[in-house]
Amino acid sequence: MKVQSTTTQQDDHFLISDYDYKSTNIEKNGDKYIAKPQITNFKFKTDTRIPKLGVMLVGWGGNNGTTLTGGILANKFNITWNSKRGTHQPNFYGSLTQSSVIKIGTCNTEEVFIPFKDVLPMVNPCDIVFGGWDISSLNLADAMSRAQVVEYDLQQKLRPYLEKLVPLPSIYYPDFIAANQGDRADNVIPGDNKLEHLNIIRKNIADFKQSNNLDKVILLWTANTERFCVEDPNVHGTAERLMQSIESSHPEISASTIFACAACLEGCSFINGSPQNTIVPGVIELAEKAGVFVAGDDFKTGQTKFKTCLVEYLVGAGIKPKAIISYNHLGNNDGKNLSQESCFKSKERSKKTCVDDILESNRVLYPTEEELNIDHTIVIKYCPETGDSKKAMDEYIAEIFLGGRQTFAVYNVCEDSLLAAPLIMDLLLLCEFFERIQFSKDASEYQRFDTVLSWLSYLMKAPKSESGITTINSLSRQRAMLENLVKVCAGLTIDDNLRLEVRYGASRFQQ
Ligand SMILES: NC(=O)c1ccc[n+]([C@@H]2O[C@H](COP(=O)([O-])OP(=O)(O)OC[C@H]3O[C@@H](n4cnc5c(N)ncnc54)[C@H](O)[C@@H]3O)[C@@H](O)[C@H]2O)c1
Ligand SMILES: O=P([O-])([O-])O[C@@H]1[C@@H](O)[C@H](O)[C@@H](O)[C@H](O)[C@@H]1O
Repeated sequence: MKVQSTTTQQDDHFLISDYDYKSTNIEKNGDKYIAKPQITNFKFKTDTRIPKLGVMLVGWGGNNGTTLTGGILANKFNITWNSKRGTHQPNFYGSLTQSSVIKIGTCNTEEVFIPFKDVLPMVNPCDIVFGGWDISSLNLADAMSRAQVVEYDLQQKLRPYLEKLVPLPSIYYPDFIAANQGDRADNVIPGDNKLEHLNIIRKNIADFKQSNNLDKVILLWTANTERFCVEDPNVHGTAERLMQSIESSHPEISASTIFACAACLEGCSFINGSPQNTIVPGVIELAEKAGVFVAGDDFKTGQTKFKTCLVEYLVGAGIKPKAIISYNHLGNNDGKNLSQESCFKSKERSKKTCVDDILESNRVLYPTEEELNIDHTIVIKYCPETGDSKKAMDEYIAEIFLGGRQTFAVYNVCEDSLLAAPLIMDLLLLCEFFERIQFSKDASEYQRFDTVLSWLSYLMKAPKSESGITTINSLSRQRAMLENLVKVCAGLTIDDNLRLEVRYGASRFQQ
């Protein structure tokens, strides 16, 4: 069931909500903080028209790309399948937008929850038109078979739909990914002229949009993890320098950055699902000029999502994590690519930085910078036999009362692509949703959100933030930020969990 707030106004196809944002300005006065609560008025304007959305995945033929495409088709055509556990119905478990709920208020003393996707108009994932690129020429049915993620019976039932889907040839810069990926690179745009590559990708996007009669397209990188490019302000620092570097085929321009530039130049938002530094300052400037969003980095799926939860619980309870040893082994192509040190280093960074803000927030536990430097180790091993079923083993050692120790040993089997696919869907649906929102602060002109879409940080290991805004990795804060913005745009109140309406509301005493 949908919801309509009595405080919103409908202006043609725009839903307008008015929100008095409460914050507290803190001033330091000697050994005291002076707290000054303040109210700022915001208006949010949401375009309620649902566009025909196209999505172009870079790395479409990979484990994530095939699993996402197949999973959505299974839901779209209500395809059931059999396994040794019986008959299965398609669903969108693991998707925040499709399978989680938001509390919208209280009916008498009963709390009322509705699906996240029903609070405001959102694209139905089954209506998304998919396309994309891969350096491997396999059609999506054969690529799904290669991925060994989806149950065989479902693979067979999806084959008639997937075998028609063939990734476009892509740009391939071997220097940026593992050498072991070369044996699948049979679908490559020739030459080494990076400007030509950019223009080919741009044409691909334009042709895809026109031939499918799309209102908008979003590009998402789910190709291999690249090594970090050696970032240089003279090469990557501005839109102009970045374009000049592409024109000169500069060696430190990665394939992912070419795709990001092509997206911006074609008026498409770009999402980076891998940990490398694709979104350089020049890309952000191009996105700003194009009025599109960029978001990244590195989908936050299993081991890291759990880590941010557990560390937040410990620090919130006044317990001091002293060591985190994160080990995992996996046998998919992602793991194969990560077995090369230069690519692993990209992943190590995103898996390691995800607790920094949580630790830094508690100066009772960590009074000095030295104590913040806890023993945090990341190990990833490629073991082909384990396939896409990543085995994550973590040890968390924390200091408790009177010098005691609390140790968590966590064994977490993450079906990597089955966790990532619904999350990729959420990134796409939410990015499209944010493209339809404008806000006005204190009666100023309506404007879009900042180009770097940090609102999506809940879904990213190393969330990129707008310049000057600190990164939040706490999972509960990231989810609250997303949920509360959706509620505010819908004219719903943000839940401070005091539950005063239930404790002391008239309805409690009427029963
Ligand atoms: N749980 C997860 O699956 C998860 C979580 C976080 C991040 N990631 C990241 O998502 C990405 C994809 O993961 P995956 O398991 O699908 O990997 P995968 O190796 O199965 O898929 C990557 C695909 O990208 C293709 N590719 C490589 N370079 C390309 C290029 N230049 N252009 C087009 N295609 C290219 C490969 O041929 C392959 O088909 C990886 O970078 C991974 O680190 C995955
Ligand atoms: O589950 P998670 O920590 O979010 O992230 C995963 C890593 O644990 C795994 O090693 C890597 O291969 C995947 O690409 C993904 O990044």
